[in-house]
Amino acid sequence: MNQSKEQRILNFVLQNAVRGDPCSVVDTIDKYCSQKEWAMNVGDEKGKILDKTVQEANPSVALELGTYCGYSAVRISRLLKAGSRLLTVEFNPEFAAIAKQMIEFAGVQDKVKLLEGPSEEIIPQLKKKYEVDTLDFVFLDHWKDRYTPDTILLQECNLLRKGSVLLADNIIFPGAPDFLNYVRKSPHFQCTNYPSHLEYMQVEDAMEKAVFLG
Ligand SMILES: COCc1ccccc1-c1cc(O)c2[nH]cnc(=O)c2c1
Ligand SMILES: [Mg+2]
Repeated sequence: MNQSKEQRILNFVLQNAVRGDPCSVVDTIDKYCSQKEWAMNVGDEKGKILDKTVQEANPSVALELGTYCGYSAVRISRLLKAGSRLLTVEFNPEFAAIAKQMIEFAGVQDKVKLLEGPSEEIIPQLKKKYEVDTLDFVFLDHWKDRYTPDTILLQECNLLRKGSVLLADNIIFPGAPDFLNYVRKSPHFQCTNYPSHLEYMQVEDAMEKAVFLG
């Protein structure tokens, strides 16, 4: 049974990155995916926008929708202050299994909780089952057609507070036009666009920050 691309990425990290060093894990994934096989990690260019947004928000509780191999979970959690945590949601069991190993190798498992399942099922469980009050930061990087319904669901579940920061990947490619429409038209969000490029490519992409106004 030949290996998946995600297993090859993990193996490359296990053999080439420094155990317990999140930066080396992030850099090693970028090296593999820019030189050997493209993969849908947020990448370093958009990753720098993610870093700045996370540092500005300085979240105690962060949520990521779309873990994939764990690249952005490692990238985000390396910036979290002591006692802060990241909850990351992955629907695909194969991806979740890879991400779990990636997170453990990076040494950030005490800050990151990986939740396997559909976001629409997990979001309503965050308060009672995962002891979340409100979310300080949310990174949307899963199915583009879930961005809007999940943003609405977060509000319905009272998981956002005045100042909660949402950051969405892939605004241009593959694109999330209904999400852009929704947050930019809503009086409850203050939006900022960050032009960038698709990971590891010279294709236009962008990220959108949407701050909840209450
Ligand atoms: C499976 O398509 C991969 C792909 C192919 C071409 C262009 C973009 C993408 C892409 C890029 C991303 O950053 C993504 N982030 C999250 N969920 C995605 O499905 C996703 C897809
Ligand atoms: Mg993405």
